[in-house]
Amino acid sequence: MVAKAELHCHIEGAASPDLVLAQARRYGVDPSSFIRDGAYVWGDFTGFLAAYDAAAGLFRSEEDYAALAEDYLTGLARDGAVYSEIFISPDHAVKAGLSPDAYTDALGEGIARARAATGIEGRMIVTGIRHFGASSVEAAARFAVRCGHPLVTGFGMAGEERFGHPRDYAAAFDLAREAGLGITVHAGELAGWESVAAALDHIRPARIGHGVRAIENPDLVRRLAEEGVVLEVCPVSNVTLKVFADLASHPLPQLLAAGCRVTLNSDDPPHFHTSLAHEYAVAAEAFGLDDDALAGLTRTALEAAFLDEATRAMLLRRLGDKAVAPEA
Ligand SMILES: Nc1ncnc2[nH]cnc12
Ligand SMILES: [Zn+2]
Repeated sequence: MVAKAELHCHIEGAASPDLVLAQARRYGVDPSSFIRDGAYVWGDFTGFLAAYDAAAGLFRSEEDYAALAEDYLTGLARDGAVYSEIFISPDHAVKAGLSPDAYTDALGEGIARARAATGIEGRMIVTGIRHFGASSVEAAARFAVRCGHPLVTGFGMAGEERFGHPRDYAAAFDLAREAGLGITVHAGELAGWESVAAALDHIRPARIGHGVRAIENPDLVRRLAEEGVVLEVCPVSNVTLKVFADLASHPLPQLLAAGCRVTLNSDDPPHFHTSLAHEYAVAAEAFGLDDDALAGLTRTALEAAFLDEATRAMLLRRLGDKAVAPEA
């Protein structure tokens, strides 16, 4: 089994419908507007965000969040992952009635439980929500800077990419970068190549969430490759959200061939009927990547991880030992 690593997964988006149904029963909420027959129900990206928000609103206690993180990372480890970064959203926590500190501590507790049980390493990236506006994203950045949680190592931004302009958020990212946090930002998913170029110019990220519509502009692909900006590619998410019509038209192979640094990620796995293991299987079947190539994507993820160098070195050694681990 190929050792895996994930840099792009929204922890509220990783909650399975069954778990959310159990939370709905616990809190006496009718989830039938966004979960039917055991599956999330939405039509387009806006509908997806509404379902995402509704599910997130059913995680209201520290134990709810600790169990969610523990469950997700334990499952990843079972699928051969040695490392996981999760996007966390203080805005969603506050909407659900938790303080950002209690929320982050609870997720950190879940990560620690999964690590104790499986050895998987986990870190958290605090994200602002783009369509909540620049001041909200700046508040999230200030929280990320002051929270001091040892597993919070990055700052990012998700949400509606067609809202505002990257220049509106530059101050928030400058705050986070100057405090030593790793910088990633969603771009080039719902908006075109210009969105990626503007993100590079104004936010100066080490990594881009998705970035795949850069393929529309060969000069931009060259720039990404030359600058070594890592793409957190989520193939099944992109096809499910109709960013590309099907896997055959997904540009991951072309981006790799152009020298871009690419990683594999599940984004919001149950919403897109995927998992990190499925993303690796898709990369093998649809993109023709062999085990060595897949191990190379894992290596890129570990090299791009928002991690201290000692932990990075340990994980790269572990990857080297089990790049193509014997079948478990
Ligand atoms: N794929 C995605 N794009 C933007 N924001 C998100 N939040 C959760 N998943 C997202
Ligand atoms: Zn995402």
